[in-house]
Amino acid sequence: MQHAIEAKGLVKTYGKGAKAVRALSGVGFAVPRGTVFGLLGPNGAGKSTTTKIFTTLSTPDSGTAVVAGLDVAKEPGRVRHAIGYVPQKPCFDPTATGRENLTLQGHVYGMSGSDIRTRGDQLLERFGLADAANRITKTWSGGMQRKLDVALALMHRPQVLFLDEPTTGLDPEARADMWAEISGVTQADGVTVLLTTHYLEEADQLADRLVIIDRGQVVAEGTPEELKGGLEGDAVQVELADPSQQEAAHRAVAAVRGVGEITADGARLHARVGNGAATLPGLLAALDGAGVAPASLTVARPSLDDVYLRHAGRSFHSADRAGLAGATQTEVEVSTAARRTASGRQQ
Ligand SMILES: Nc1ncnc2c1ncn2[C@@H]1O[C@H](COP(=O)(O)OP(=O)(O)OP(=O)(O)O)[C@@H](O)[C@H]1O
Repeated sequence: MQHAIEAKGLVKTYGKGAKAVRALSGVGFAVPRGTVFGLLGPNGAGKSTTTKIFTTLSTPDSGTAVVAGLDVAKEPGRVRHAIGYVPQKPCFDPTATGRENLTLQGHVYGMSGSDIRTRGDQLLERFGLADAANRITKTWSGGMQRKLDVALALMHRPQVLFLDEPTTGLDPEARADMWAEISGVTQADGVTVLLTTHYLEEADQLADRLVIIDRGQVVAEGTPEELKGGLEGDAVQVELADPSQQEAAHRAVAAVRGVGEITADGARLHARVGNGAATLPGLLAALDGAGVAPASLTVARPSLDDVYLRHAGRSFHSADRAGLAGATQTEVEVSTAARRTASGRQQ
């Protein structure tokens, strides 16, 4: 099967000498046609650099990038006509109306006047922007502006759409709205979407397949279910009230029956356990016995965060996780009273 997007051994270094930054160290993956493919990773992982290479905005030091059957290095002009690109920063003219922006985009791609009108109306309608079409876009809401960015990228009917962190800065409602639009792009138009994101939940919800990228390398690849299914048991996270107690907490948790691999990350300990609910009392008792006071303790089904933790050896920065308390997580906040109960049981 011919893939819509293929990367092989992409290497990219910015700058030279002591100031050189290795952004990509041999990135490779393949994206089936008509799917949403997620490129997931924390800040600075190399997601935008990968996207810029595919969209002809940057060239790799080595490796190949193929989009819609076209080698990006050999046929950049044809690639630009085959793709749509929504960069991280808005790309519309804020002093023009929505319709004017779409019309300009159509002219840039050499579309006919009648096609521009038909396609523009179709996209305005589809993205729920028709009522605002003749208003200056700087007066639009953030969510409407982001939808216009996507509509602009789709104006010339590309085969492949690149979305670079499309929901950053949007409120939860606008983000959910955008997720529905992104799913619709593959379902209604058959367009292949490469989505870069540092929101774990976004990749989980939208991507048919994804790669997790860390420090310029692919560390895991599969469907969200495959990746999470590769982790057995539940994930336990202990947040310490006093980070200096990390070693004592590590020893106490490691001694509890049923606890698997443990990873320390600042004031947090992450552990894999066979059955979270059954292990919880023993964990609390062990921590209490070691004189460690947890600020919180959570038990959750495996998430992509745990997949990342397993492969990268560290967790996403807490800022990347803010606001991502998703449907997959069943958090068990442990109150002081519960800790006392556990302590009682131990005695
Ligand atoms: N023009 C540049 N000059 C120098 N270094 C750069 C440049 N662009 C990116 N980098 C560096 O390359 C690495 C990868 O950056 P990149 O923007 O691809 O990551 P990212 O995963 O998209 O991050 P973010 O989510 O923050 O956008 C980072 O260390 C970054 O600082």
